[in-house]
Amino acid sequence: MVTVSEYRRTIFDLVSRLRRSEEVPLAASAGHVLVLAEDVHSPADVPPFDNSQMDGFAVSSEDPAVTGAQAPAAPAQTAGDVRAAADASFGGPALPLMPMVPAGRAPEPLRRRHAAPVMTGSRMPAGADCVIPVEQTADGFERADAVSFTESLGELAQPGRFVRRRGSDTAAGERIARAGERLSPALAGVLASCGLAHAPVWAPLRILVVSTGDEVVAPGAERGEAQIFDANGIAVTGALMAAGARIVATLHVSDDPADLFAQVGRWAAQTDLVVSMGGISQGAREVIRLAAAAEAEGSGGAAAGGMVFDAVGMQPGGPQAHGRLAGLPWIALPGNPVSSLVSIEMFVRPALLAVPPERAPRPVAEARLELAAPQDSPTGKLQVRRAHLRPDATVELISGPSSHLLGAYARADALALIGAETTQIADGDEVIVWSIA
Ligand SMILES: Nc1nc2c(c(=O)[nH]1)N[C@H]1C(S)=C(S)[C@@H](COP(=O)(O)OP(=O)(O)OC[C@H]3O[C@@H](n4cnc5c(N)ncnc54)[C@H](O)[C@@H]3O)O[C@H]1N2
Ligand code: MOO
Repeated sequence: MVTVSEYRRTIFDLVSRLRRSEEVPLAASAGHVLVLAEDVHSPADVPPFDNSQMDGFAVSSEDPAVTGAQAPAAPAQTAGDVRAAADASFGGPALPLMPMVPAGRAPEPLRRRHAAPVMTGSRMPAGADCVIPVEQTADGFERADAVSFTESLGELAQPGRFVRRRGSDTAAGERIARAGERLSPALAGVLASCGLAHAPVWAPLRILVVSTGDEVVAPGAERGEAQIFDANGIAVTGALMAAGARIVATLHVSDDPADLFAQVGRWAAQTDLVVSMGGISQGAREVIRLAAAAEAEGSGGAAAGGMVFDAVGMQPGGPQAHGRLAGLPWIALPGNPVSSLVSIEMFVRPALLAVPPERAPRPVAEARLELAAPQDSPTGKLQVRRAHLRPDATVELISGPSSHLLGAYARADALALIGAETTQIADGDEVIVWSIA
C-alpha cells in the first residue's frame, strides 16, 4: 500500500512535469487563481518620492520661522508677507504661501519662511520635511497668500510628521514575492505599485474532466430507474477551478472504453491533463481499467507508459490511478463523490498550487475531538473525516465516514485527519485538522 505522502509526491511530480511558466498581464490576472513561478523583486521605490499624508501645508521644521531664529531684517516684499505679518500681530503664527501643489504636479522648492499647500499624495517640495494638516490652520485653503496656524509652529512642524517617505512601502531591489506564492489581489497591487505590468506565473493547466459510468446521467436529464445524477462532474470541475485549473470540458463517458477514447480524443489537442472519476476499483466493468488494459494490449503488452493502479493508505479515496491514457497525462480518482473530492484535496489541489508535498496545503490546527462514543478507524489508513472546527479548537465530525455522503462534505469547513496508526478515536482526542473553508 502506498502512503498518502508518497502519493502526494507522485501526483506533485506528475503535475510538475506539465507546468510551464508565463508572464500574465496583471490587468488580466484578477479573479484567477495564479501561483508565482519565480521570485519577484521591486524595480523601484514605493512610494517613488516623499509625499504628503494629509491635505495641509508643507513646511520645513528647520525653517527660522519654526525654530524661532531671527530673520535678518528685511522689508516685507509680497502681499503674503504683509498678511502673515498682520496675522502674527493677532497672536497666531502665520506663513506666506507658495503656489499650491496638487497631487501629480512637480512642486518648486520650498522658500524660507514659507509654506506650500499640499494635498494627500502631493510630492513634497524640496526643503520641506513635514506637513501641517489643514485642520490645524485658522483659515484652511481659503486664502492663496498666507496661512495662519492654531498652535505654535514649533509644536506643529516636527520633522517627518505626516510625510510618507520614499521607499517606505517597498524599497527598490527588495524581494516582494517568492516563487510559489499565490498572486493575491493585494500582491498583484504591490507589483503594480512598483510599475510592473506582468507577473511570472505558472500557466493554468488545461484539464479535461471526465466522469464515468453507465449509471450516471446529467442533472436535469431523464434518469433511468437504476441511475443517479452526475454530482462529480460539477463538484470536481469546481474544485479544480478553485485550485487554478482551466477546464477544457467536463465530459461524461459510459463504461465502454471505446466511448472514452472517442470523446477524450476530440479534446486531446487542447488538454494538458485529464482528471477522471470512477472506473478504477475491482468491478467487472471499470472503464479506466478496461481502457488502460486495451491500450496495453494494443501496444503488445508493454504498458506504453500506461496507468498505474494504486491502493493508497487513505479512507476515503483508497483506490487511485495515474499515468498516461489515450495519449494524455491522466489522474484517475475514485468515483464516490466524497472520495473524489478528498483525493483532490489531498493530492491534486496541492500539486496544482505548486505546494511542495512536505508542506501542508491548508491552514492546519490541532483540535480536540467531540465524540459521543468511541469509533473505530481503519488500520494503516489515514482517515479523512468531514468536520466542523470551532473557534475554541474543538472539532465535531459531520456524518459517518461513508464516501457517498456528499451533503456532509458540503456542510464541512474542515477535514479531521485521523492518523494511519490510530485504530480508535474517542472524545477529547487531539487530532490534526485542515481548514477547508
Ligand atoms: N470489491 C471492491 N469494491 C470496491 C472497493 C474495493 O476495494 N473492492 N473499493 C471501494 C471504494 S473505497 C471506492 S472509493 C470505490 C471506487 O470505485 P470506482 O472508482 O471504480 O468508482 P465507481 O465504481 O465508478 O463508482 C463508485 C461509486 O460512486 C458513484 N459515482 C460514480 N460516478 C459518479 C458521479 N459522477 N456522480 C455521482 N456518483 C458517482 C457510483 O455510482 C458508485 O456508487 O469502489 C468501492 N468498491
Ligand atoms: O475509499 Mo472509497 O474512496 O472509501 O469510498
